[in-house]
Parts: sequence; C-alpha cells; structure tokens
Amino acid sequence: MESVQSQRISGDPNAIHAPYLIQRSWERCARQSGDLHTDPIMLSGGDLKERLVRHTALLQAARPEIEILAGMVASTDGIVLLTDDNGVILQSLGDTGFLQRAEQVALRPGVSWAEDHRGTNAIGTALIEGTSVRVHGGEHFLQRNRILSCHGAPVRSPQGDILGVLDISCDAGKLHAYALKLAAMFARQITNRMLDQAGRGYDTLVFHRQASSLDSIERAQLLLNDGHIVGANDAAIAMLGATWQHLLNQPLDAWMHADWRQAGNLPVSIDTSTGAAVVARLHRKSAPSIAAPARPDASEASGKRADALHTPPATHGPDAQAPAMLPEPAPELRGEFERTLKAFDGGLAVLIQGPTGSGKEVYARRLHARCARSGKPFVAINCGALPESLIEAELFGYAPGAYTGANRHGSLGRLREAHGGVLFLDEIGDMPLPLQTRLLRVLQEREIRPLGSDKAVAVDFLLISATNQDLDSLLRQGQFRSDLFYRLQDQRVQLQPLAMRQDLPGFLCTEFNRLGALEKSLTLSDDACRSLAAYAWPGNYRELQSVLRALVIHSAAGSLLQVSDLPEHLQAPHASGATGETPAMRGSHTSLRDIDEQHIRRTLHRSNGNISETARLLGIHRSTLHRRLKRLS
Ligand SMILES: Nc1ncnc2c1ncn2[C@@H]1O[C@H](COP(=O)(O)OP(=O)(O)OP(=O)(O)O)[C@@H](O)[C@H]1O
Repeated sequence: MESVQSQRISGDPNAIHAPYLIQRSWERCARQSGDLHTDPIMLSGGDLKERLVRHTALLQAARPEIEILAGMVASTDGIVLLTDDNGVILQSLGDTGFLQRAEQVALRPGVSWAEDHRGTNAIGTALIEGTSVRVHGGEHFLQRNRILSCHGAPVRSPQGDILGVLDISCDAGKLHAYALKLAAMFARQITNRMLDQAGRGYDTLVFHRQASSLDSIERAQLLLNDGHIVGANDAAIAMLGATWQHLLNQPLDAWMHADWRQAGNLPVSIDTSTGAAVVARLHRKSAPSIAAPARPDASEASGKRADALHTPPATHGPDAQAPAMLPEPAPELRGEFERTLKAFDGGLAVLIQGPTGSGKEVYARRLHARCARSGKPFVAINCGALPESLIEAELFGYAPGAYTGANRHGSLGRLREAHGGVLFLDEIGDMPLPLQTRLLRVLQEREIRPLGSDKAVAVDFLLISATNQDLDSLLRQGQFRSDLFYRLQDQRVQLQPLAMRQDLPGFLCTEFNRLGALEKSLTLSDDACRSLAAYAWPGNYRELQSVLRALVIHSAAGSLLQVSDLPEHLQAPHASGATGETPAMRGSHTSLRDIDEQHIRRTLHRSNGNISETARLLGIHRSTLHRRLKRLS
C-alpha cells in the first residue's frame, strides 16, 4: 500500500500537500474494503428533510457563503457542497453540467460521503482528520470517484466540534491549486458567522497581530462569559498557541495580559501569554450568561477561590466541555475506556495511573463529559500544588470568621463544590498523611464538617484520582494509607507512555496539523516523521505538544521539514537507520517509573539545576518537584 501511494503522490507534484492524510485514509479503507464497494447510501426524502431541519443554523450561516463561492468556482465548472457531521450532503450548488456528471458518482443531497461508505474522499477524510483535505483524481480510494478533484474543509462550532464540511468539487482534469485554500477560507467565514450568532449574550474579544486585520476573515475571536472563554475560532486557538480543551472554560487572564479589560470599540495593544503582541477590540454584551459556574449554596461561598491553587474552575453543564473537544484515548485504549465509564457510572471510584503528561487529566475530564453527571460540576484539585497550611480550608471549607485572614463570608470548600458532580484528585500520591485521614473520613461518611463549624454537611460526588507515582511502593513505605488506597481504586486505569501508542506516526502528523502546521502549510518529510516516532517522548503528550508548537512557530510557511529541522535531541541516534520502528513496536523494558525519573533528572540537568524552570518545563508545581526530588535522592 505504501509504495503504491507514494508513487502516485510523487508522480503528481501538486499532491504532496498531505501525503500522510491520504495514506492513512487508504490504510483505513483497505482494512474494510469489502464494505466500500456497495452502492451509495441515499437517505429517503423524509430523512433528508429531518436532517435539513436539524441543521437549520448551519445551513443559514452557510447560505451566503455557498452562493458567493459557487459563483467563484463556476469558471472551473466546479460545484460547492455542504455536508453535516456525518458526511451526508445537505446542499449542492454550482455548474449544472458538472452537477449532472456529479450525479453519476452520487455527489448529491441525501448521500453520505463518510469515508467508511465512499472510501478516501475530501469530505469523509476531512471529517476524520479534522482538517482541510484535498483528494485529487487517483487519490480517491474507489475507482468510480477518480473523475473528481475534491477539496473539503471542516466547519466548526464555537466549542470546536465539527458541524460539517464545505467542499469544492470539480473534474479531476481541472485541478486548481487555490481551491483548497478557498474552501478553508469560506469554511472559516461560516464558522465566524456562527460564532457571531452564538455570541449574542456574551462579550466578544476580537484580536489580531495587525489592527488592519481586525475585520478580516483572519481575525481571532473569543466569546467571554464573566471573563471565562466559552467559544473561539481556529484563528484564536492558533494565535494563543492553545488547544480547544485547554482554552474553553478557562479565564482569559491565563492567556492574555489583564489589559484586555481596557479594550472597547477602540483597539488596544495587549501581550498574549506566549509573548506575542496583538491588537484587540472588545464588544461588551449585557445579556445573561449561560455557562456561569452555578456553585451550590453560592450565597455561602467566598465568591473568589484562592488563586494560589492554579486549579481550573469547576466546569458545568452540557456546554461546559463536550466530549468531542477532548483528545480521544489512543485506539488501543478505547474499549477499556468504555468499560471504565460503565464502572464509573455505577458509582465506582476510578484511579488513573500513568507517567507525567500521559493524559490522566484528559482521561478524567472525558469520563466526566461522557458520564451521567456530565451536566454537573467537575472539580479538579491538584493535591501536589496545595500548600499544606491552606489545604484543609481549601478542601473542606470554613465557617465565617473561622480564622484570622479568612474570608469573612466563609468558604464552601472544593469538596462541596463537587456536590452532585465529579471530584478529580490529581497527584493523589502527594497528599500529606494527615489529610489522607481526613479525606478517608469524608469518603466513608459522605459528609464534611467545615473548619470552625460543628455542622456536618452531606456531600455526594463521584471520585476520580490520578497519580504518576507508584502507589504500591508508597504504601509499602508507609507514605500512603492503605485504607484510603482501597477506597480510591475500585477501577484502575493504567495509561501508557505516548511512545507505546500503536498509531504513533499517524498521530504525530495529525497533532502537527492540529497545532498549526496546516495553517502555515507545513509538511513533515517521511524521515522527519519517522525520526519523531522513534523518539522515547519521556514527557509524553505534553512534551510532544511543546515540540510540535515550537516547530510550527520556528518554520517558514510552506516548508517541508527534514530531520535536520528537528531539535537535535530528536534527530539521532535513535533516528539514524530508523526503520520506522516505534518504541511501541520494539517493546519497552523501561518501567513507567524509570521514564519519569529519567525525565525529571534530564530536565533538571537541562535547566542547570533551576527548580522553578524544571517545574515549569515538566508542567508540575514546584512543591511537587521538591517532593519527587526528595524521593529520588
Ligand atoms: N490523547 C491525547 N491526544 C492529544 N493530546 C493529549 C492526549 N492526552 C493528553 N493530551 C495533552 O497532553 C497534555 C497533558 O495532558 P494531561 O494534563 O491530561 O496529562 P497528565 O497525565 O494529567 O499529566 P501530569 O501527570 O503531569 O499531571 C495536555 O496538553 C493534553 O491536552
């Protein structure tokens, strides 16, 4: 398969835009080719009508764009199609001559062009990859579709979900280099229009590096509710160097200097957290918000949480964080995820173990997003980041006037904020022993007694905890209570290091595109991709994101990146003579704990022993690093 594909791609200089996307798609199709050769699946008139009604908002936002675009591609006899998120064509517009020929391959409303029905094609493949895709002539998996050249670009909701695909299709002989960019540009315009519609009732921050682009299609746009980000477009994600799951529901202050509050109709200059200077305009809306954290007993609450904890605010409600925005578990973990979800929904406590950056928090948020309590709070507590002196009040709350310096209204405590929802205790292995005792009591009695109060308050939450430490050995050393341990681990989940991921080479390219490569038309050469896949990735997904982001930022637009463009430690010696073999294929004799420890030591060395810098690079709190170093010494 590989040689056929690369031959075809190298024979067509225009088709090198994303060989991996096409190749991966062909591999998927080859695995199920028996089902692909059946006739197109056509919805009945009633079903199509029902779908059109369901997607009214998308169709309305897209109509003006589709009309303009159809006029533009008419000169190439092209047509414009809009599909839903299942690849079913909702609307087609354009040259009637080509429309008739397109009919022959069932390129018409009501037909599904999902990849598992029609093989590799711009619509179905763009839906799976989540990026713009061009599929030209012979790149189509099914022979009968090879008369086409198709260019599909996903349209996203303000929360990043793919709502459908905008596609330009024409005769394969009439390929136009600009068609993919055109599809992507108009898809972005539809996304922006939907963002404008959803934005009624929110503050909207529009920004760009140049003031003259604030009204252009390239503008970055955020919807804000009480200073928290509740919607965004791709340009905002790229300009802030963020991902959907990191941006949504987070305070804008974490991504931009607080000066954004000074913006109004007159643009102001602001620094983003990555140090880039942007110009921003703020449109304030006075209508009520939908995603404001509705804490239980808000009247008793202190109003503002201690900032020192760096824990994200509780996320609530169906809009809070849809599962589609969270990264999927690796394919080999999906079955296990469903089993864990069932146990979790049944009330069992879940303990997630895995090395640093392996996606424990993402896994926990995904469980929350998919469980029966998804509309209820998700309260994340980083036990390693809590100073011991504050931890008790922070977790269990306190009565008004409980101690000097306390908020005079008292505090609910984070455990009570989780009432009705999910409590996520991250880095549970770092919880000091006295607090373990207190937590155990809460889990047994299902009630808490705030500091300075003798009134017990009932609490009800599902529990997820996570650690990158070996709890069994902490138990043996007497640093972790065994009775608490058994309460936490009804269902255990072991996350693998990124390097063990079976689809690593393909995944690297998808991540690279998602993190901005596509926007800058960057491509990884086969050797560079192999080299990245052969690296051990001790910092796992977190390290991968940081490497890929840096590559995107430092590469000139349009480049084809070679091994020599990669950071030195990713080039050799593991890559030299690499056969495309990933650590997962080679098997690993290194324990998760070893990888973690080696990673900490290496990072410390790289930072010349600077603890703050090491903690920042590892993405952990300084106090956690101190504790880990104590154990390593
Ligand atoms: N399956 C995945 N695909 C892509 N990115 C992922 C995936 N899982 C996690 N990430 C990203 O990796 C980073 C680290 O993830 P997360 O915080 O969940 O890891 P963790 O195991 O909880 O880390 P730590 O042990 O340091 O707390 C995040 O930026 C997250 O978005």
